[in-house]
Amino acid sequence: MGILFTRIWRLFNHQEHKVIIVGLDNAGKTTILYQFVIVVVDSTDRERISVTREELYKMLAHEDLRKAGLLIFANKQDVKECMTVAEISQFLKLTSIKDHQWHIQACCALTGEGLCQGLEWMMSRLKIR
Ligand SMILES: Nc1nc2c(ncn2[C@@H]2O[C@H](COP(=O)(O)OP(=O)(O)OP(=O)(O)O)[C@@H](O)[C@H]2O)c(=O)[nH]1
Repeated sequence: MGILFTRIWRLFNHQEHKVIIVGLDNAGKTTILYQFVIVVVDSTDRERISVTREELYKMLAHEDLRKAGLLIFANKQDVKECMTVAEISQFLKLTSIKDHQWHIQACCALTGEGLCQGLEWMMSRLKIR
């Protein structure tokens, strides 16, 4: 894989922060990236949550992601009538995931609320390994 460019929007103080993974070929970018798989769920999209579930389990079965931690952002929590974290957890059958560490975090990407907590979970996971 060539240069990987991952953008994480943090809108604290209305600033955008970017995470960029760059390195020469064979440096280990993909291996580092595969330590985490971040899934973003649109909490307002009840109709397609089953598609997310299918894709999630296909992805977790992939050999390259065997050791990956799973961070799920339940985004758009600012929208009235959105699915709660509990509902999404149930739809995605998260408690059945035994072979990956996982965490679901409510967030609103527009304001940045919840993003920091999700990233803190990722960091704490690295520390205890
Ligand atoms: N209300 C609300 N809208 C959001 C939130 N996050 C993103 N949006 C809106 O949802 C739409 C899609 O957001 P994007 O960040 O472009 O989503 P994406 O996953 O990159 O979309 P693709 O490029 O189509 O894959 C935009 O209109 C955003 O403004 C949120 O937390 N709350």
